[in-house]
Amino acid sequence: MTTFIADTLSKEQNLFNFTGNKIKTEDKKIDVLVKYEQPLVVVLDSVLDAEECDRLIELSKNRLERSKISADKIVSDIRTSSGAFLTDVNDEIIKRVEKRVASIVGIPVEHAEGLHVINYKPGQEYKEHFDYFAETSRAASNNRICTFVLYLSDVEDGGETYFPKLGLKVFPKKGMAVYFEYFYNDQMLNELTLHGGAPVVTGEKWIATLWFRRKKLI
Ligand SMILES: O=C(O)CCC(=O)C(=O)O
Ligand SMILES: [Fe+2]
Repeated sequence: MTTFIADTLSKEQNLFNFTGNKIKTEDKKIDVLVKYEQPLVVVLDSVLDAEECDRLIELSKNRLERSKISADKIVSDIRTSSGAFLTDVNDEIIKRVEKRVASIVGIPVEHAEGLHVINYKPGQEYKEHFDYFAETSRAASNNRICTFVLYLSDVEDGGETYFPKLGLKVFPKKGMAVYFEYFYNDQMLNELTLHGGAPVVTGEKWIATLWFRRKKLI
């Protein structure tokens, strides 16, 4: 019994390296509201200001396309939102946001896929899934290791990011973010990061996601 407890408590390394309730980046003071230790899930407030949120929505509005899933880019009812990658947009605010997120996560921005803005209308959702690629996938040779979801809007009702295996729900609030990691040796820990975006009931949901890879992409 003692051994069992010792085993379950033994810690693996997290990527996120902050303790305490504040993170100071070059240009912003961010509040840590919630920390689930392992797998690491943190809820952060004041990551973006309203102007930055509005700008990211503005830049995406005319480029939205029906979201796809997996490395093979398939349209599926698992994910009914619309999205836009902002990789080829040259904008100061995008650069600033990517840099800020990278400094919170502690991984150089070259490991990140470009910001991906997603819009959910009432009834739209992203059913539970893992963000990392299956080992059999080509993309798994440089797999994702963590996810940073920025909430660009409030949602009147619904649209929470939920982690069914942790019994955790994060309700969207403009400027807030949820960050989680799945770069553990113990695959059981990675699997606990199963998550989804619940259907929006009333209003609209806008998020921007940044996924980080194990190795640099550029
Ligand atoms: O919509 C959400 O709250 C979650 C989004 C998500 O899981 C993703 O972009 O990978
Ligand atoms: Fe996801």
